[in-house]
Amino acid sequence: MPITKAKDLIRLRVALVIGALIVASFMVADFLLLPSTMHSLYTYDRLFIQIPIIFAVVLLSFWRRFEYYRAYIFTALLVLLTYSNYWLILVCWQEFQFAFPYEGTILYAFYCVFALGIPFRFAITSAVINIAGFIVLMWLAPAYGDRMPISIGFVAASLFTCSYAKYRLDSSLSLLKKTNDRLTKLSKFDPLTELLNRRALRNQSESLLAYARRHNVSLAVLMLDLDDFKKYNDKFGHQQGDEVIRQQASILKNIFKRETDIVGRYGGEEFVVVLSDVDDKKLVQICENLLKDWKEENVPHAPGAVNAFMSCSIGAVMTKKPNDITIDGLIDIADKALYTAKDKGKARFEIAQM
Ligand SMILES: Nc1nc2c(ncn2[C@@H]2O[C@H](COP(=O)(O)OP(=O)(O)OP(=O)(O)O)[C@@H](O)[C@H]2O)c(=O)[nH]1
Repeated sequence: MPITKAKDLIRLRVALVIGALIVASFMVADFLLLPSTMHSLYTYDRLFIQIPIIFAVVLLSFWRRFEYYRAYIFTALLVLLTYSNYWLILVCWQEFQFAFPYEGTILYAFYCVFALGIPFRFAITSAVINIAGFIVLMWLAPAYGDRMPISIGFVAASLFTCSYAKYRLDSSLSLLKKTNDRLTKLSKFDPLTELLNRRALRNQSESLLAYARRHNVSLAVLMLDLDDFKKYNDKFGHQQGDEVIRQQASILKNIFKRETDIVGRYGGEEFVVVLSDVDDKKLVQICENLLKDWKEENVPHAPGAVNAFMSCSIGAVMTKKPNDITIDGLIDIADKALYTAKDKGKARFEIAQM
């Protein structure tokens, strides 16, 4: 289970226990208010209905599927707590002509909606159920006399206000999450190609290096650079050049599909790929495939370019001893190999020996 989820569950259990303690602490004040003949009825409601319901939810929070049913469970908790209070109001009125206070209804709603985090649509559903129940209760037990209409209005307005406040909170949180996701995406991905940007590429490569060291598997770095791209830009314009950069990204995305493959845009028309667990033969095959894919694209190049069609050059390196090298070291070697490939006439690959 992710740490944040585990922490969230612990916080929820603490909130539930605090809720049970609040219910228990209210008993002291309520005993002072209630005639002694009603103490046993009241104690029964609190100790044998409300507090056990709360602890049942604490136990349910250890259930494997709790996360999935969480909103339903908390909504049921809210309705059960409220209706057990209604039952107390009803019996207090019918048997003792005593008007037990209804304010608990509002406290339970605020506790479940905000402390336990019931989502808006569950909050509004429980508000409707609880308001309807309160109206029926007032019909069965008109305990508040002339104050009945204002009591119903107060309960209805409070529960709707609570739900509306939750709606506002949920909308703000969802907007915040969307903005956060967008910012994370912007900070990690290159907008033109949607590949990793240089910084994210570096961070993820460090993690892959750590993985390769732990599992003692090989690590390879490839550096790719489009050939005579300046000529292409000069002839066809910057926008068309962007299209070619996107095409290179799409070739890379098609070839490097393993979950562990790291592909990023290193700079202008330069790309870096970091792979784990590849051997010499596989590395050669990958480089050949990259060159072949560009050939198959048949993108006419600018006059004076080394090839009639767009191509790229590749510098690559592979180490079987990832303990002895850093990512920067590997990129440096791949970069030198790339320049050798360019010097030898471009549209080719060069694998550096380690
Ligand atoms: N369209 C476009 N061009 C870019 C982008 N980033 C860098 N460039 C261009 O890429 C070109 C790179 O040129 P050079 O570094 O001289 O390399 P080259 O012409 O490809 O020559 P070789 O690398 O030797 O094959 C420059 O003209 C840059 O302006 C980009 O995001 N979009």
